[in-house]
Amino acid sequence: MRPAYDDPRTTDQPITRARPPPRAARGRRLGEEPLTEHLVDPDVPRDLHAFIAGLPKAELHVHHVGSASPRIVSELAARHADSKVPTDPEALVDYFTFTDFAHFIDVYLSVVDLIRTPEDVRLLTYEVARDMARQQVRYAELTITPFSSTRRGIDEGAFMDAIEDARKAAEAEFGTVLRWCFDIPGEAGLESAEETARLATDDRLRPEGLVSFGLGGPEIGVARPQFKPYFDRAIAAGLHSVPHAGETTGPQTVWDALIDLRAERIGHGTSSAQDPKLLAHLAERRIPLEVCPTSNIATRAVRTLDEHPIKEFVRAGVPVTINSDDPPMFGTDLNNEYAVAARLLGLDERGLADLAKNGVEASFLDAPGKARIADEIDTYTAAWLAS
Ligand SMILES: O=C(O)c1cccc(C(=O)CC[C@H]2O[C@@H](n3cnc4c(=O)[nH]cnc43)[C@H](O)[C@@H]2O)c1
Ligand SMILES: [Zn+2]
Repeated sequence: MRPAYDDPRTTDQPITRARPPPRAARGRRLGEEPLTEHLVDPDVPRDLHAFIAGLPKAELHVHHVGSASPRIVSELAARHADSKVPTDPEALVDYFTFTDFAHFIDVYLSVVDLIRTPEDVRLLTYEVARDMARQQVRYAELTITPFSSTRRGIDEGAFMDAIEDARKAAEAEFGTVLRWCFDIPGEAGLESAEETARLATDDRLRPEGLVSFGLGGPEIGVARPQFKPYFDRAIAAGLHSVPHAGETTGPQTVWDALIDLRAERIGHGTSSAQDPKLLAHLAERRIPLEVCPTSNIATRAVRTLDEHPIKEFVRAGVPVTINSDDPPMFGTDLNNEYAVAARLLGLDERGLADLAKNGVEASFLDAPGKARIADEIDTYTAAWLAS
């Protein structure tokens, strides 16, 4: 599968706050919101793309290393010339074309291998926040896998300092609030679970921005229940539980995540659609799914976007949030995921605003923080519809 994109991003593009453009500007290129210009879905009216580009948003499911843009990847690949990762952004398009989920993880880990120093960590985190701010992302819970970095020799304290330094700089300079989810790379075994739980719960190390605890990587052969003791520790330390489940395996994995890992949100949860009782449970308990449509196609978890079960989730009353997962690797970004959702669900501006508010509501922000972004979404939408 070939994600069709080129990357027009540069570091010097300005970041502007959401303001509906004048009606005359709609339907043509919006110079200051260029991120989705290369991703315009012809089945979604250009007006709606422009609305999405300015809509304030929260992102709840997006990976740290998986958010490295071609510009960041090529900069890191040039710094570490022994890597097999291409330095040419054009060649990265081929490199980020996956045959299946296992291939995706192989490629993902080759990019992880490029993050070798605390300065690499800081650069990546800060630049990811810049890309988010350009898409009017006000708040993001970024999934970080500290085990992958510490086992590659980055000092744990220096790692925490690097992400925190970038978080504070990003909030001050871009206005985007970042929070962390530390995830266990499940396939790396219980050693990785122990290390992730330690890094997440040790008061001397635990970063201020940490809000949740996750579980990522392949699901096949990586049963969720074995991670229960580590989630119990994280939850006891005040962290929220947000494992991936039902991305590449069936609905039983989602049940396991709910029962054993006490999941408060489910990463993907795609196969929940195969189990009506599970859908009813998610709807009744108001457990949100972190839906990432393009990711599911890129990793071949779902065959085509038209077969994506997002509609069934909405029909069943399950809270749905829209996310980008590993955006440059999947040739997408959050704005494009909203456009995909608009097409699959037949949403207009009000529907998109509600979807954005779902993301805010399902976040681990405090009540005033949620109210602030929700108000901003309402104000933006009202101004757009009135103009
Ligand atoms: O770091 C290692 O040494 C290592 C050794 C063995 C296995 C692993 C992993 O499985 C790392 C998986 C890695 O993938 C991240 N990720 C990004 N996108 C997704 C996704 O859509 N579904 C599941 N995992 C994803 C995850 O956060 C882990 O960091 C590592
Ligand atoms: Zn993910």
